[in-house]
Amino acid sequence: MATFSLLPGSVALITLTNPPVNALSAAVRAGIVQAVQRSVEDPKVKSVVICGQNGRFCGGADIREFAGPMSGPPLVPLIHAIEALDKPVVAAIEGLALGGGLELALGCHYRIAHTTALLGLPEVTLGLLPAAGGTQRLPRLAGLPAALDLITTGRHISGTEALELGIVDQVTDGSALDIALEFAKSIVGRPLNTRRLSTLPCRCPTDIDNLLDRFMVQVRQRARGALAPVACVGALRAAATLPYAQGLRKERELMDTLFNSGQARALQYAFFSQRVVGKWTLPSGARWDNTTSRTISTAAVIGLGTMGRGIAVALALAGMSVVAVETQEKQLSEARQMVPAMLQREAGRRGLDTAPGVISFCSSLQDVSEVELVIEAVFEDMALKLQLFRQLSAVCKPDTLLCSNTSGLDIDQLAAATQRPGLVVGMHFFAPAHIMKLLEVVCGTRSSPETVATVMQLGKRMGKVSVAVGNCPGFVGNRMLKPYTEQANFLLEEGAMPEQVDKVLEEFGFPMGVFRMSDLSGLDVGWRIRKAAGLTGPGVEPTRTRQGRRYSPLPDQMCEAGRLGQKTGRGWYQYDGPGGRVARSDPWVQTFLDAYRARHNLAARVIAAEEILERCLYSLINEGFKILQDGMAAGPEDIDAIYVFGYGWPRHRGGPMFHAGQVGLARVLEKLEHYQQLHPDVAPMKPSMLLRRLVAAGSPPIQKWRELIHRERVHSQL
Ligand SMILES: C[C@H](O)[C@H](C)C(=O)SCCNC(=O)CCNC(=O)[C@H](O)C(C)(C)COP(=O)([O-])OP(=O)([O-])OC[C@H]1O[C@@H](n2cnc3c(N)ncnc32)[C@H](O)[C@@H]1OP(=O)([O-])[O-]
Repeated sequence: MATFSLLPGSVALITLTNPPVNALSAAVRAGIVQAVQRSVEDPKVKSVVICGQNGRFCGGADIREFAGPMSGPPLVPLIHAIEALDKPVVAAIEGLALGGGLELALGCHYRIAHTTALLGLPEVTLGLLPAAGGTQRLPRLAGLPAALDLITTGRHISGTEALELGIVDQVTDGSALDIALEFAKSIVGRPLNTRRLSTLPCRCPTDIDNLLDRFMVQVRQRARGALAPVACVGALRAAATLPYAQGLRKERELMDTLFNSGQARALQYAFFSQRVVGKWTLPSGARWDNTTSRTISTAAVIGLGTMGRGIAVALALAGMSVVAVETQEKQLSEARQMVPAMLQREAGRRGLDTAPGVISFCSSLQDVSEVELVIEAVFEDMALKLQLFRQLSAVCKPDTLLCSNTSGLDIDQLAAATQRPGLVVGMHFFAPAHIMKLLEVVCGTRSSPETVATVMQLGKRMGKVSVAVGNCPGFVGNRMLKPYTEQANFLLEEGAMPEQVDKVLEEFGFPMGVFRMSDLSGLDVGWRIRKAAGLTGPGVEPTRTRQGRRYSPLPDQMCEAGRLGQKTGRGWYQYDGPGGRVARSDPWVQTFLDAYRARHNLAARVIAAEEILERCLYSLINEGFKILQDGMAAGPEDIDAIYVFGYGWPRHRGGPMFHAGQVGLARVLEKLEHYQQLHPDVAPMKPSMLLRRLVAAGSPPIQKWRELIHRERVHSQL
């Protein structure tokens, strides 16, 4: 809805009212059309101000409307009508003007914004492009280079930066609406022809083609198969080379290629998934909106290795007072050096002069007795962590929350080592912890709802996408990664090469294939876990089965050969020395694999890219269905948010579970059955019961799975 009010001084005020972000739903668009019409017809109206209710101008088109047939007045002619008015129209931008919201403001003759307002055209993050004239008006106002940057990245800028770019005419730290109302009165009768952006020439540097060609190369590299960024450059090329009307037609054409695309649906699903996971529920029925959380202001981090240092910085950036504890003198002094610089650097990157929180360093656990929350990030060893939890349980105040950054060890076992199992929970960060958005909140069977609520709230304050998951080996992310990496190793046994497998996964959209990722994180990480599990090590025969399941000793033998990845300069690839980053094929690996296959009488065969992709992804997806079946994740959105924000799953493919829905559950099931027949000793290929049930139920849309799974669980059919 949009309200019209005539204010003293002959200013018409049009207010968008559609909480929480005044999105341009059909009703809001209809309201604006009526209000503009009244402004035209009413002779008492001398100028117009458009603003948004609740201090938020407009969050753009209503994304929820994209799923169905579009209705109501279209946005493009609506904005043209505003631009064509012969009475000045001023946009009062408070809070945010994004997407269609900024396009609406670009149709106004003047824009006044609050210094901290968020402005931008983020349509590309939804698999779309600014289709209400944004690709044509923005370069005419801010110039082609700025428009290329803002539209192909979708990044948000502040009111202050928007002023620097010439997108807004004034900024204020006070009320943008009050300024706009006064300004609107002062400009009655001023000529408007130079304020109608669609009539102005595009502001371009001389060598347009060179700029656009160079930009297109960068965008294609960054896009990794995403369609929308490339289409955005196409629309901006039209803005730079065609008259406005033709450019607008081109914008429409390109939008039509994107609007119903699988990628657009995937990105809009990812947008809503990120919000659905915040609405957590526990098997006990406790929920995000019926459980109180504690506000935490003091915390401690135990263990200042790579993860601990990042976690301390992430907490301080959220305004916390942090006690950073490390018993190893060398590691403590290194942390004293590195952490303050990391904190300042990250604060600067977020536009902060100084970090809102503080970090103090010490080597004694006694110094954490007064904090409200402790996160341990010590070496991934159960005995060590159990001992630490016993100590913390004795040292800390009775209501202090004890959290573990373990990436897969049993939270219930840690809780049982304390006098406060209800206050124990997993907080699984991803490296680098102050950058990566994902936080897996691992709920033990005795973690209290208040503890979960408090940690989920803290995750939000840290700017994380926090996902509540159940306590099982590897939790969600790592549990699904296991069959994925196993399949990749099996494919090497059968004839593939690391480069070949990585190429397929990177063409799918992953920033790094499984073998390059393994070299980056270090092959010894998995080796240590496999040794601890008795799967390899002294006295364990390097055969290809373990506990009746197929097992590939390939990565163990790589480690035994000292090839731990980037850290040793040799892994599945070779690097320019230890710590090298650029991966190059290594003939040694070919020889090693040939010898391995000969030793195990394996005949190498040519493996198609399709088989590589299906075996790696479908084994991972199948494990996802088992996780939903076991109740370790509440819905597919949880799994997909984990993979998009923590494991590099390409956002324009929505996530593993969404991808399964797009491919077709029946096809995924058929393929799993096919590969299981070929590899009966590979248990992760055995289709999960839930997948079978969903296919039997006619493969309902993914938005229905969460409710279906819940219903089946209630009727204990799962
Ligand atoms: C023609 C034109 O060219 C094209 C085609 C377009 O215009 S395409 C659209 C372009 N616009 C966007 O890309 C902006 C998308 N939104 C955001 O980036 C953020 O929301 C935000 C604005 C920065 C606020 O963040 P927040 O952290 O304060 O709250 P929130 O939890 O995120 O959001 C609060 C609630 O509002 C819902 N919501 C937010 N923006 C929405 C939108 N544009 N449409 C529908 N719902 C929206 C959101 O799902 C959540 O719902 P629920 O979970 O409570 O039920």
